[in-house]
Amino acid sequence: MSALLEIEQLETFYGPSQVLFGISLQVEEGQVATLLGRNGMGKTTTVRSIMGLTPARRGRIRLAGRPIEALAPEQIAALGVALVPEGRQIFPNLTVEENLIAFAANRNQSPEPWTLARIWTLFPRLKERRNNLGYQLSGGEQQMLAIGRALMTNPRLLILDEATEGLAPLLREEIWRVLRLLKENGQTILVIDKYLERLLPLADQHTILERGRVVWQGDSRALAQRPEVWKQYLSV
Ligand SMILES: Nc1ncnc2c1ncn2[C@@H]1O[C@H](COP(=O)(O)OP(=O)(O)OP(=O)(O)O)[C@@H](O)[C@H]1O
Repeated sequence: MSALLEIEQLETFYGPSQVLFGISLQVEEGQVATLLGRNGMGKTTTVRSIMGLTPARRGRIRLAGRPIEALAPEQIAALGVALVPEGRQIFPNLTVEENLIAFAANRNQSPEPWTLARIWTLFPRLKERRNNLGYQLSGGEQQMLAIGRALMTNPRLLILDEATEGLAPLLREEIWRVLRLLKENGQTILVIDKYLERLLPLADQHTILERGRVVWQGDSRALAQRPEVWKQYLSV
């Protein structure tokens, strides 16, 4: 396996204030990797740097070996990185179907690209709501739509930032079910979430951030055996 995403010594600032201090991590093709850490530790900023939204000031970010740290967000998206952002950000005045086709593309040259029909199978609830406007959807439906919209770009790398945030338990389970299916399909995923008990069986690799630095990295087995690491860096 080769790394689809490689981040090396990433340093990111908001104006004069430095938030990331040399983050390094890799996501292998077909794997699910997590970014963990308490609030404000730099997870979203790492994702914003990958997407070019808050560009890296120093360090390297490569997608399939190609440096992307100096590219614009739309170029990075066109190379096949799709973000389901915190707060979803679907188009409120477009229908479910219009949201899904807005950025549809086959960016990973998949022989079986995502189609509306496949999205309806994955999220039957969205099919029922296909003609509703974005703002008419519940929080859970909006989250499904945000994931569906990202999938319709056929991303090489799918990034989810707090996809289960604010959802009722049953809806959270629905999101985990979908992530498991996507993984079985070979989708490479970087996920930020706080439900460690769901992430351990799902994910292959974990990176824990603390004040903009990597404080622990390893696989699910190693993390499962280190409750003191959870306690130190993940409990609130
Ligand atoms: N636009 C901004 N301007 C200045 N500082 C910011 C900005 N956005 C975030 N920060 C700061 O950067 C640090 C990292 O924030 P970030 O959002 O990356 O953390 P996080 O781990 O994703 O946490 P959360 O789960 O709360 O989003 C925090 O100290 C935060 O206050």
